[in-house]
Amino acid sequence: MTEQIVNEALSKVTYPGFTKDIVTFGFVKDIQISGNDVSITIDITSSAPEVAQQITDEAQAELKRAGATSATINIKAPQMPKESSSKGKNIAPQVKNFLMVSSGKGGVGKSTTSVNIAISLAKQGKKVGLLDADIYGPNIPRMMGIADIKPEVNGNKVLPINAYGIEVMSMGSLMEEGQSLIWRGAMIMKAIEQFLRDILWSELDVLVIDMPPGTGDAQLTLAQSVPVTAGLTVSTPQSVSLDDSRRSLDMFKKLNIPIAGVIENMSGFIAPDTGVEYDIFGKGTTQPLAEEFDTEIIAEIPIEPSIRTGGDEGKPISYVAPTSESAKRYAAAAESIWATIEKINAEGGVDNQAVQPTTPPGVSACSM
Ligand SMILES: Nc1ncnc2c1ncn2[C@@H]1O[C@H](COP(=O)(O)OP(=O)(O)OP(=O)(O)O)[C@@H](O)[C@H]1O
Repeated sequence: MTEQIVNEALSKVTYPGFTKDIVTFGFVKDIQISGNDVSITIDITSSAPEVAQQITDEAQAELKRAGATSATINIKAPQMPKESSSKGKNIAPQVKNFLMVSSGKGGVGKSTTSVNIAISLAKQGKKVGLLDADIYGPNIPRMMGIADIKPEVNGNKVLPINAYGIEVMSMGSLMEEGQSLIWRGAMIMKAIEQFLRDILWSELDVLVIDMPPGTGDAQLTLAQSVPVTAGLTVSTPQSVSLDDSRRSLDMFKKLNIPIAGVIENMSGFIAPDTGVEYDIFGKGTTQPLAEEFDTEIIAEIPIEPSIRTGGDEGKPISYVAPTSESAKRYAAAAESIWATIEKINAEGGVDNQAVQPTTPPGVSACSM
């Protein structure tokens, strides 16, 4: 065996969910050869045990096929956080991490992103919940194919609905179809609190929260009720959207929420017949904004007809077409988000003490 033979063998092992192999990704860190016995260290970004197992099995098979008598594979993976290291007020303590998905304005694909990121995280081995806190236009039930399902009520608690391997709750599942509510500030705050306190979420690794568009009472209430581990901004490349996105990123900063990145949605168009990617609104225009807030674009999601039909029909692309280009980009973004969450926890977690209301009980903030 030589290093070249080993590298050639390992370049046949693709990283689960991707088309690239582990050598091209640069995950192979150390190769030890003694005669025909090989020992390899592979450094991966996912903490999901099935990812490590699949790589180990395939690497061993390829090395043996290339002539190795024995192949030892040492996988180095980030540790799943056992408990969140976050501090401060938490009215849903069984949830270890909270990911706030936000956008400056409506219609940019925030719900679509929340659904596909939640599914991707679940496929990577995390226990995931998806809370549709977009009380003005709750469309997660339709996107998750559960529009006709009513949740089970247990005393004054409600059980989340299971779909595509994740726990889901939405105002849309609690209201009659076509019903609308006019939300006052106090009602929004109460609704957000109840979503966290009165929904029987399991012990979740992460709760993905699809926020209403903009930066208002719902965002502040969420940040005050639970320590939000990270925030994700969804943006489109048009400049108007960018101004709105700046507000969304600035809100994270003001609420002391670490930023997990920006997803540039409707970034180019992939022609379904040729697979060629076209630039429409100016792909990559979000980059300077990301840099301004010391973060990065963790995915450029193209306009793809199957993303829209998947949403309309309740068949999310990340679940029904996992090998599509968009599903792979959502998966890579989910890995990046999880790496950020682990880093935040390793560095001591977040603390929402600083954003708690400062007015004494019974005194309105307006009178201060
Ligand atoms: N990349 C994409 N390609 C094709 N269609 C998309 C894409 N992203 C979103 N859409 C479609 O655009 C519409 C708006 O998306 P979505 O509901 O996710 O936006 P939103 O930001 O959550 O909106 P709102 O703030 O109104 O809730 C939906 O019909 C969705 O299927």
